[in-house]
Amino acid sequence: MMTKQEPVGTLVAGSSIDEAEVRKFERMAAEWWDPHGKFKPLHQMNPVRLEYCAAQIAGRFGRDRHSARPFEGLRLLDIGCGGGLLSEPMARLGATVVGADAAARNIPVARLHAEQSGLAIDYRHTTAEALAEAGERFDVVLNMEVIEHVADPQEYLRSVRDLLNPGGLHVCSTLNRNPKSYLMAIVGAEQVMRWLPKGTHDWRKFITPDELFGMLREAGLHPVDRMGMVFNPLGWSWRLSETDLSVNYVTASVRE
Ligand SMILES: C[S@@+](CC[C@H](N)C(=O)[O-])C[C@H]1O[C@@H](n2cnc3c(N)ncnc32)[C@H](O)[C@@H]1O
Ligand SMILES: [Mg+2]
Repeated sequence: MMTKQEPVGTLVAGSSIDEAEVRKFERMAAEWWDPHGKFKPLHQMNPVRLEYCAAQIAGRFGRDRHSARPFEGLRLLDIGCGGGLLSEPMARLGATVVGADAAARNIPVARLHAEQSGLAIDYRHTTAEALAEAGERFDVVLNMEVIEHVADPQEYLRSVRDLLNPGGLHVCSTLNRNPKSYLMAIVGAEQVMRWLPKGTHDWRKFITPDELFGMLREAGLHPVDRMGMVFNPLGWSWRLSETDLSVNYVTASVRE
């Protein structure tokens, strides 16, 4: 049954929101923390992307990744945070975390789970551009599996740049665009395996790593790293790969 929803498109003028995209996530909000639900692929991917983010943050800010709370004192924004699958581990590692999402229904789900986990995370129903306009600044901005869902990726990345302190780090993961990613992410994941609801992704909105590097530079960010995230169907596990960025990948860049 549908309950009354806040109009998501009226947050700010010229916003990054693609309303149809945000509605999709509104409908799935209750499932965020079900490891076997609609976000199963993100749960499975979480250890490797956490490893990547943590290593990049530790390297950038000279922290010891294996100390108890290595990111103490760093202000981190998880934009398009969903249910907070990455906001929570980042808070556990000591970062001061703001989680922002354009889908209103994600926020209470994320808040409740953080509360149950004993974590203080500032979750907000807002957008990158609204935060930038309000003058918010962060040491780290995470942008995980979001950019393929926004209205205008280039404009969106400009807002992300504005949100970073000079020297700040941006980590961005998304899907490559080629015949293999169509086969894996659309045919495989949505149609055959049904890991994701049909229509979760629009292949045309996928971005190649070179295109993303170009957009990052255009936005005033300096790309420093790219890495593939590869699914192994035999072990049902994910690994990082320096050479295989053919489907899922992640980038790191810095605001000079
Ligand atoms: C695939 S989910 C990823 C969630 C989370 N980053 C993760 O990886 O676990 C994409 C999220 O981006 C949000 N989103 C879509 N468009 C957005 C926008 N323009 N601004 C902020 N969030 C947005 C959706 O509501 C959804 O929660
Ligand atoms: Mg996605």
